[in-house]
Amino acid sequence: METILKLDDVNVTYVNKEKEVYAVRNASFSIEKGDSLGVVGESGSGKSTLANALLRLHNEKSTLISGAAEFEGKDLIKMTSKEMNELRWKEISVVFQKAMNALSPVHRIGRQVEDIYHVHEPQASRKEIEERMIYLLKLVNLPERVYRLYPHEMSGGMLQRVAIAISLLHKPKLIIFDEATTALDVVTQGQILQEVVQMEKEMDMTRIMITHDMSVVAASCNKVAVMYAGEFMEIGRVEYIFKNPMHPYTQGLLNSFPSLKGENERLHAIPGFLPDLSRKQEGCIFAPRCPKATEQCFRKKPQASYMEDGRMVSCWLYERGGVKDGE
Ligand SMILES: Nc1ncnc2c1ncn2[C@@H]1O[C@H](COP(=O)(O)OP(=O)(O)OP(=O)(O)O)[C@@H](O)[C@H]1O
Ligand code: NI
Repeated sequence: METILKLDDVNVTYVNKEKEVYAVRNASFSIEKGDSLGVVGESGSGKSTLANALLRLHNEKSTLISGAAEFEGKDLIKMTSKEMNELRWKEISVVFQKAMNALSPVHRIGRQVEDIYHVHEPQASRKEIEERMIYLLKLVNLPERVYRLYPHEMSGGMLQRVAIAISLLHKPKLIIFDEATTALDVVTQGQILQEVVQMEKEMDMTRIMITHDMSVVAASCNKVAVMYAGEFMEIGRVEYIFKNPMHPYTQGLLNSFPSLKGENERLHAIPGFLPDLSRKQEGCIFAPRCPKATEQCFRKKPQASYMEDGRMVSCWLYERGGVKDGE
């Protein structure tokens, strides 16, 4: 196994006039080449913040980032914006939920693809670009003729597929989907996920899949990282975590997805709300909502514990049971 991305204590803080919002705290984990990592957690837990920080798409003036994010030996956080511009779309690309909004309504898809392609490969010929894009259109199950269409001639689902194809133009090593399939109907989403998984096999790619939908992770990821209020609660292989979630938050999340557990089971949403992220909390960030919290949980933050199946859990329940980091 070869590590492609290694995060070491990444923190992302939004700094506004009146307060600071600690949106991502102490993120430390690695992704191996060929992994597909689902990042899940309820709305506001910091998923997009982390993705944007890795690609340096945030507002530099009002966002503080610390720690290291090593991508193939280069630190994404410390590199200059020029270095980042060279990497972005070529080695790492991202697809957002409404990626199609970035397309121009007045030009044909092919023309826009040429422009995008030329940013990194100014010498490329039109024929070469067209061949590459048509290959990708087929991968996302679109007909060749899409290359000559205008955006308004296509459905939202078709456009989102186009956006996914465009993100693959330069054969990126790492692709980040931030709710990229969320707005699509269930059938289209399922189809795209299947195609993405197939595509990865053909293209030797690594993927980070940001979603609040556990069924998306089940359908398309080999690992899952569970985020709550800016922190990672549990990270590991999908088959182990879905079968035996250890962190009480993961247990709550999985319980709120009936499709994974059989339709007859009642939905259990986790009671309560995300904490105020502008306040620093002494103990475990999940303690106020945790059904298993003890007095200790409110006092002191648990450390990451590593289990035999390779997963990380950040919870006092497992502090002694697990194999500690470095032991
Ligand atoms: N520019 C900003 N300034 C201040 N706070 C922000 C800013 N952008 C996001 N936040 C806050 O940071 C936290 C994390 O937001 P983020 O968008 O990363 O969450 P998310 O997990 O992607 O949520 P969702 O599933 O809704 O997309 C939230 O509490 C949000 O209110
Ligand atoms: Ni988001």
